[in-house]
Amino acid sequence: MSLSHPHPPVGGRVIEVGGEAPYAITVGQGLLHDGDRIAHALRGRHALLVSDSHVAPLYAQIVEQALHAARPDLVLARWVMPAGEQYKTLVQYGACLDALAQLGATRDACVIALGGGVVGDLAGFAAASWMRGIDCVQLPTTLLAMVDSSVGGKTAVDLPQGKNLVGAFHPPRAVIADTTALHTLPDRELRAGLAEVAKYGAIFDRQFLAWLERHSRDLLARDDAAMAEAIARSCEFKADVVSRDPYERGHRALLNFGHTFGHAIEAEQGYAGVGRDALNHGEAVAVGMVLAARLSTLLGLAPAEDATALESLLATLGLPVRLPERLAPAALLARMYLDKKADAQGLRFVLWGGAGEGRVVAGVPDDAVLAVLRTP
Ligand SMILES: NC(=O)c1ccc[n+]([C@@H]2O[C@H](COP(=O)([O-])OP(=O)(O)OC[C@H]3O[C@@H](n4cnc5c(N)ncnc54)[C@H](O)[C@@H]3O)[C@@H](O)[C@H]2O)c1
Ligand SMILES: O=C(O)C(=O)C[C@@H](O)[C@H](O)[C@H](O)COP(=O)(O)O
Ligand SMILES: [Zn+2]
Repeated sequence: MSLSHPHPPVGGRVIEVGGEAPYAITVGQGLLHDGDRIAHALRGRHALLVSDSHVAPLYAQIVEQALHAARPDLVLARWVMPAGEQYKTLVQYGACLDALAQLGATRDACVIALGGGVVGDLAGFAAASWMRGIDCVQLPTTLLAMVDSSVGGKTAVDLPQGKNLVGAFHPPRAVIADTTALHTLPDRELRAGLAEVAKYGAIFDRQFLAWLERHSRDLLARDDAAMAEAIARSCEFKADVVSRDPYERGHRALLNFGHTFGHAIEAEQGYAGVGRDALNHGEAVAVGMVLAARLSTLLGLAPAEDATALESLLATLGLPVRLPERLAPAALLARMYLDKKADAQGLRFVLWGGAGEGRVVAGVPDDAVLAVLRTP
């Protein structure tokens, strides 16, 4: 059953995600005001709006008013977590479950995640586990969440030992991305989202990398047309992969390009990504993609020019491309053994055969990983 809204968004796009539990990603301007569209995805009478301390003051009331107008009978509560990756924890997850209990959320209730990937992952995991699974609607407000985290149903919280170590696959019932929310997004967070956009080009489509190169200035200037195209293309790439491999039994793992390095960086520095001397997720993935491309070259899988070109594109997009000196290579390598792609045979990396050709590679020697981590 498709849940796509009967009316297309004005000036927007709808991308369908297939599979066992299909849903629509709607991208357009002003969608947070569209109470009918959000309410269309709700089945029961209870909903918990989950947001963070930066996003709630900006957008929560808009959503609440729109929903109350569309569904006057809705019992809607708000739960706000502190903003930041360092709060994507079991403690905050527990507090979110407390809010669902307080609301009296029944099995037909819905969690509405309003925010970036941190809110989306944590709220999604609360929805996945409350009464063994209730609905979740994703209202992404960062570029990264619009192009990646709100789509595909990976939900999780971090542990001090590693990223996203506790979670579940739980596809949303709908993804509704209001691109006007990007107007308040800090520049650094916009650039972090562009890292995941570039990832799609790196693993699937070298022409898309060339498009990003040509439009880098427009994207950094938040040009509406360039941004809409980048979001729609990214959602199409992701929808295609997760429709065919929702549980990462195969090629969905390609979406982890740069992440074995990136997650190790995030965990090793302690997750405090914004406002401190540490990388956020998109930035860590940017450094991780450069390292993955260099590792591919070292192993003879890909031309060195492609690694150089990717590094240059990411730098043009204002992203970091070098490992922070304070992070010790041996400590990062040790972190990688808790990566979710590792198995009894050891580490597996997503590398590439050159731009646009992501591939999963097993049996990468520790020495090669350390050599890449030690290269300035
Ligand atoms: N589930 C997945 O498939 C998936 C994919 C990619 C990333 N992730 C996860 O997503 C997280 C990163 O997400 P993120 O980059 O969105 O970070 P985030 O959620 O921390 O948001 C970044 C910052 O921007 C603020 N913010 C959000 N929207 C805003 C807006 N419109 N205006 C002003 N400020 C706003 C937030 O409060 C926060 O301070 C990581 O935990 C990562 O592991 C998950
Ligand atoms: O959707 C996916 O699959 C991804 O790998 C997308 C990644 O950008 C994202 O950061 C994801 O959360 C990483 O997954 P994990 O399984 O390595 O925790
Ligand atoms: Zn990611």
